[in-house]
Amino acid sequence: MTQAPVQHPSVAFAKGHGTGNDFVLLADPEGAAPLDADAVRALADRRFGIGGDGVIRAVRAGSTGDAALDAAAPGTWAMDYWNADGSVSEMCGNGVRVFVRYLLEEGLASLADGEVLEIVTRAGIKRVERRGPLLSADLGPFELGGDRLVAAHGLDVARPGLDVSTGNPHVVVALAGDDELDGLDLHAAPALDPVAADGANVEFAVPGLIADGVGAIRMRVHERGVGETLSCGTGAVAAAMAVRHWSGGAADRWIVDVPGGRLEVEVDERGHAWLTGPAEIVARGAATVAPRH
Ligand SMILES: N[C@@H](CCC[C@H](N)C(=O)O)C(=O)O
Repeated sequence: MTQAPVQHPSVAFAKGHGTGNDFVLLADPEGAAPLDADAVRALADRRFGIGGDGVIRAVRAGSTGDAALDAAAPGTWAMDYWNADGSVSEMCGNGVRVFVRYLLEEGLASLADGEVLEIVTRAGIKRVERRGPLLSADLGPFELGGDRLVAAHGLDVARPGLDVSTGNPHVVVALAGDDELDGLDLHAAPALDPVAADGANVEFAVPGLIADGVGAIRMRVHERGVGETLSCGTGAVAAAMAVRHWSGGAADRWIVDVPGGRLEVEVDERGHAWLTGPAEIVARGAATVAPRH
């Protein structure tokens, strides 16, 4: 006797990325379909699911089920961001830009060139501005913290790293040149001493030239809750702000080259860090992914 295949409910999704940092996006305006860790891991699985560095639910403030995301005027779009391993993060810089692209392409929001849309995240309200084909996010003020040692495969000895908060935690390590950066093996998470209580995203940055008030950086990242990714927006901001600090404030504009492309970071007159770059939706479909046990 043949068994009928199990039918899983189907959910509309989109797949998007910002410089190769990729996300599964779902719309849940009424807050009727909260995510959980198992569902996120299943959707983000690159072989058994759709695949992504993270999963993002678009939900309206007031119906999110999360106090931080509900802390905005009712109806404000909220970004419910999850890492691929099923953990939540406070913030995602590429994610918030891809999120706005998704809202625009789904007809859930509109934004003329130069206009700003407010999005509530677990790290507060972020403003996203349309700049021609690019989307630019005001990630707000950043905080430089203390030092900790960072050990990683491919580095001869542990190196000093600087804590930077962009709403989510980062540790930035400066490397001497491209050979050191390219020689890193980031399959395993870098070891931090002291250990970061909530974990941290770790950026390895090679500072380049500073000319005409614009600095250049090459960067690779190991993301908390994901692994090595092709890009990390808050990580690019953290790396740029650490290198700016080490340079004595030599520039307020930084070009950050990551394996997935190029991002720009700029500090405005209020000390807010803006992250600018491409954000694209590349696929849409119906997900019937079920958690695997
Ligand atoms: N890729 C994101 C950051 C995503 C969250 C991060 N892994 C964390 O746990 O804090 C970005 O573009 O900022």
